[in-house]
Amino acid sequence: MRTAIPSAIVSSALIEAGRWIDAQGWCPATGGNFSARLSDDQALVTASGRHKGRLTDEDLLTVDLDGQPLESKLKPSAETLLHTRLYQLNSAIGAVLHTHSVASTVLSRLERDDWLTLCGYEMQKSLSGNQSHEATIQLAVFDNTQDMQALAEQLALRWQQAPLNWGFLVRGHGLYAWGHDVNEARRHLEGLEFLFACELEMRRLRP
Ligand SMILES: CSCCC(=O)C(=O)COP(=O)(O)O
Ligand SMILES: [Zn+2]
Repeated sequence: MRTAIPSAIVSSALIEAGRWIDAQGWCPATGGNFSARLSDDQALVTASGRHKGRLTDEDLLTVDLDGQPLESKLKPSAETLLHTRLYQLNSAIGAVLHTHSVASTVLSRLERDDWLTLCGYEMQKSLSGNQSHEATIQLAVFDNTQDMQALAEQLALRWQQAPLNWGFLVRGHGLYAWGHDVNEARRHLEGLEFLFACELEMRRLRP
């Protein structure tokens, strides 16, 4: 059983993450959504349609792990079900950051396989559990759909084969990265974005 985290602490961590992500150019327009776990059965999530670089406390609401708002008139992110499914799938996940960078959008379209395979990059060590550039790591790639319930089911099915680590890509859409808390999710996001930029460059130079 997890000790509940005060909503104000979680909220300021997400607002600050949004400013940083926006400064990197990874959440243009109203793209992206963020969440953090508050307890075993609740999470704080961004409201739909807000600019994620200019969030305030009024842009965040509490949902249960079925994605239903609790005592709020705000509309949760259109992609809330992916966040809450991740919290259901792994009780150690404490924060989820979804971004729309150019690198994740383009690379996920170039990759035709269900997995993006990366090897040989020192930055792989920014991803928890990796000690060497020599490891081969794989990130799941899902086809994009507007049906979040269906995408959440696909995520759960893929997870059944083997639990996913660090994040996944949605083709032509962007990246979902997670961690034990907002800080670890930020590190995974930053490491993955660096790896995507390198991989794109490698594919450009050595098609
Ligand atoms: C212009 S972004 C399209 C929707 C999307 O993919 C996204 O990440 C933002 O949706 P939200 O409902 O969370 O604002
Ligand atoms: Zn999105």
